[in-house]
Parts: sequence; C-alpha cells; structure tokens
Amino acid sequence: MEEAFVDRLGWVRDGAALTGSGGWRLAFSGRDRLARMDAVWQRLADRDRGPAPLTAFLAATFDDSSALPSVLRVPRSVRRGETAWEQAVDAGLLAELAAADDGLTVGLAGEEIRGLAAPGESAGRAGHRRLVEAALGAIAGGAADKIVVARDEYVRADDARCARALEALAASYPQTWTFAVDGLFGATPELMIARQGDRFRTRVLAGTAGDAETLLGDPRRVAEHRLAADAVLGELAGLAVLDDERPAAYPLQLPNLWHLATDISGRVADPASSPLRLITALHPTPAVAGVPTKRAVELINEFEPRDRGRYAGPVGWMDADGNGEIGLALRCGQREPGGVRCYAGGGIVAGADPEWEYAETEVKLQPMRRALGV
Ligand SMILES: C=C(O[C@@H]1C=C(C(=O)O)C=C[C@H]1O)C(=O)O
Repeated sequence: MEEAFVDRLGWVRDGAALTGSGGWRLAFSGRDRLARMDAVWQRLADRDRGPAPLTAFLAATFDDSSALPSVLRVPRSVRRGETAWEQAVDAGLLAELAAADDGLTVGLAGEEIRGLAAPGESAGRAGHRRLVEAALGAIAGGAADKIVVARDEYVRADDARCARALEALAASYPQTWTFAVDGLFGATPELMIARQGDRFRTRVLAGTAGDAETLLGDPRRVAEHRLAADAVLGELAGLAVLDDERPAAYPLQLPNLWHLATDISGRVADPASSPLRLITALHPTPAVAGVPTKRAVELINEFEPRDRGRYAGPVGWMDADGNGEIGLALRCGQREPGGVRCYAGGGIVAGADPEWEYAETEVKLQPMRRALGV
C-alpha cells in the first residue's frame, strides 16, 4: 500500500536527503513535552545496538498547551544519500516508557492518526489586523516589548498534491531546510540547532523586508533582531562555549524576501546531551514568540484564534551519537483531513503598521501556496 503523506519522514538540504519510513510514533502531550521527549529519547538511544546510530525525526508543538501532540518518530528504515539501514527499538522498553508517562502514546507508523486538526477560527485580513492591533495595545500598555502574531490559511489538497509540493519546495528553496514529519511540511530558513559531535551552530532570524537596504536602514528592525539574537546568546551561556561571543547580524536573501540573520556556533558543554537538550533551553525564541518570551506566549495564546500546533515549533532529526539538525517549523503547513493548514506570522514591536504586517504574512505564505499550486 502507498504510504500516507502523514507517515512521510524527510529532511532535505541542498539536495542531500535523510528519509525514513515505517517504525514507531511516540506522541507526547501536556507539560514539559520537550524535556519528556528528551528523557525518552535518551533511554531509546542508550539501548541502541544497530548498524548505524539510532536515528529519529521529531516535530514538536509551539506550546505545551497545544491540542496536537509533539511527535518523536523512529523509522524502521532510514536512508541517507546512498546509505540505507534498518533499525528497531525494544518493545519492552517502549511499553515501560509509555506506562511511566500518562501524556505519552506509543503507536506504529501507518496506524490511523486522529486529532490532527487544531480547533479555532482562521484570521483573514481583517482578523490579522485585529491581531496586530491587540499586540500593539499590549505593547503600548507595557505588557511586552515584542509579540509575534501569526495567522493560518487552509488549502484543499490530497496526498499526491502534498507529495508534489514537498518536492517543489526542496527544488525551489535549496538554501532552506525542507522537512516532512507527521504531516507537518515546509521549507524553513531558520535553524535552531545543527550538531555534529560536540560542535553546534544555530541561525537566528528576525526582521524582514523586501530588500537589504530597507532591512539594514531601519533601526526598528535592527533592534527587533538584536532582541532575538541576544536572547539566544543568553540562553546558550551556561550550555555552550561560543566561538564568537558577539556575532554580527547580516542580511540573508531568500527567493521571496530578506531577513536579518545571526549565525552562532561553538561547542556544547555536555557532549553526552542530545540536540533536544539545547532545544528545550532555547524554545520558544523571541523570533517566534516575542520578548519577554513567557509573557509573549501567554498573549499569543490569548489573542490568536487558532492553536499553532507544530507551526513555529522545533522540527528535524537526531541520532544516538548526539548529531542532528533541528529547525523552526516556519513557511510550512500541517496536513489535515482534506487539505493543508498553512501558517505565517511576524514580530510586532511598537510602531508596527498592521497593513505592512499583513503583507509580510502574504509573502511568507507564498512558498507553500505556490508549491501546493494555488
Ligand atoms: C514567524 C515567522 O517568521 C519569523 C519572524 C520574522 C520577523 O518577524 O521578521 C522573521 C523570521 C522568523 O523568525 C513566520 O515565517 O511565520
């Protein structure tokens, strides 16, 4: 039988692909989902006796409060370029882990997945304006300095169209990371963590414009970016030794827009930790939540009419040797019954223009719309 699109596992960068099929699906919901997923992953990775380090894919929700689960998928078959291998996890260990965690459900790939549609209304043009105005009001009232607000758009599509869209994204955006995990797919320019042994790098994006001059010449965008980059540098302080304590921001060009970017690299303090350890510390970043982060998340949950699900959450792969690449799920959509729910947002700071912010979400939705043929 043809594999359902929700079961597809893929991570593609510059034509180099890691794919997986079959295997196990571990679905986490509730509090501390990332830390609990990390703890479970450490147990699975410890037991690994396979021909290659046990490799898994993950897609986690933006927030603990999401109605959607955060998913760790351990495929039975894995392929990296020309190398392919089979892997297995101990059924007894899985049963033990599931029994110890009420918020963990263990299943097999190919089983019917229920509850993928997140409840809530979509914010169209008028709705997005209201969202931006609500964020501006909260900022004016001193509740936060920056709040990232997002909207969604449902596009009708079947599995075959989603599969074609995934190929189109990988071909059209080679400088991004194209992913598919548990029906979440897209091409993100933002990398939360790439780890190889004890070395890691991360790319912070915040600040968007149609050209580099506008981006670099606008103190508001530059300040918004600084807030995001500084927060990541602060979180990394106790967890890593950085190559450069104050890396400079630069304008990064994508086919449809420009972002301000800061690349950070270094060595992790604890090489035995998994890539998820850093993600648990870093997520959510001000680039997708706001500043101060905790308050911004509360305001997002209050203002946005729809659950973000895995949009703006960590997505990627990792292996038992501590290697991995985990991006932020942006420029993406979630497979739902009959279609795909696409998402886009932007950071709001004092002085933001609601019409401009709406236009920014239109540009950010473009890659998914084009790939899906609308
Ligand atoms: C929130 C999104 O993008 C994020 C917000 C940005 C901004 O506000 O300028 C830029 C890049 C991303 O960190 C999105 O693509 O939906």
